Amino acid sequence: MTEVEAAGGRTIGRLEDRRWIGEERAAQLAELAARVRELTEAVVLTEVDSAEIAAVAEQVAALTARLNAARDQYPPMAAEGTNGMVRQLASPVTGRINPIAPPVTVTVCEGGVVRGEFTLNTVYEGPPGFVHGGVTALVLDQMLGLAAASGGVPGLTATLDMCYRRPTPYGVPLTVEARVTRTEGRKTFAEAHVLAPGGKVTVEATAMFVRPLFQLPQGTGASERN
Ligand SMILES: CCCCCCCCCCCCCCCC(=O)SCCNC(=O)CCNC(=O)[C@H](O)C(C)(C)COP(=O)(O)OP(=O)(O)OC[C@H]1O[C@@H](n2cnc3c(N)ncnc32)[C@H](O)[C@@H]1OP(=O)(O)O
Repeated sequence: MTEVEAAGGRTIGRLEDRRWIGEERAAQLAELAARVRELTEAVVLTEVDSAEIAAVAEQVAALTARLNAARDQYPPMAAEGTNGMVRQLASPVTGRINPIAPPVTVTVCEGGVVRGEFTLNTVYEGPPGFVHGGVTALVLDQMLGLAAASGGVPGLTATLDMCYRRPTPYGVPLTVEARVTRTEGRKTFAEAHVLAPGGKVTVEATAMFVRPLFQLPQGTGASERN
């Protein structure tokens, strides 16, 4: 079986071959994801007795089976948002249909700054009382990548450097800001930070994105490939 056949007639790397869904279905799935986020936190925090836990586990398994009655192999996409970028609805950071995404709400601002607003709950705890550093790295990587895509050359993360200034609190509104600092051919450099309420920077990051050769139009000359 070819890769295309395995993907139900679609190739997975090409956006035009993904399944595209409309606003109404995306909103409905976003509502479902929001309920599952609540469920996830309830699982982490519950103090109900063991018989109740077993009963709920059975019900959740039954709900999963209902959703799996008709399923795709790959996540769907949606048409361009107001910032002109294709929306990966199931992004683990910004995807509102993905229950593991906080999700981060993104705005592309004047001056090339890409701003994200989000709140992390107890599910994302790392050191007791604070957010896991890998989670803030995940958010920063995505925001740096979006800045590269909107203000530089879209690409894959080649390097990501983190600097944790102070612990990031959960349960409060957080802001992340990212911007491109320079581009060199296929490479885009960007910087970003997370702000806690009151404007204190908790984490800073810099990254380099490289546009992979398979993303360049066929026939691109050697001098343009660097
Ligand atoms: C267009 C794609 C879709 C984008 C759509 C946008 C959608 C909207 C945004 C979504 C935002 C998502 C944000 C999350 C982004 C991820 O999570 S990406 C996933 C994590 N990253 C990866 O998996 C990348 C894995 N690595 C690779 O695939 C390849 O190493 C790379 C990065 C594509 C580079 O491969 P390559 O093109 O063969 O690179 P190569 O020709 O060797 O080097 C090119 C240049 O880069 C430099 N370089 C390469 N790697 C490194 C490195 N690690 N350290 C230092 N320098 C390096 C080389 O030295 C060279 O420099 P020059 O000699 O030209 O000065």
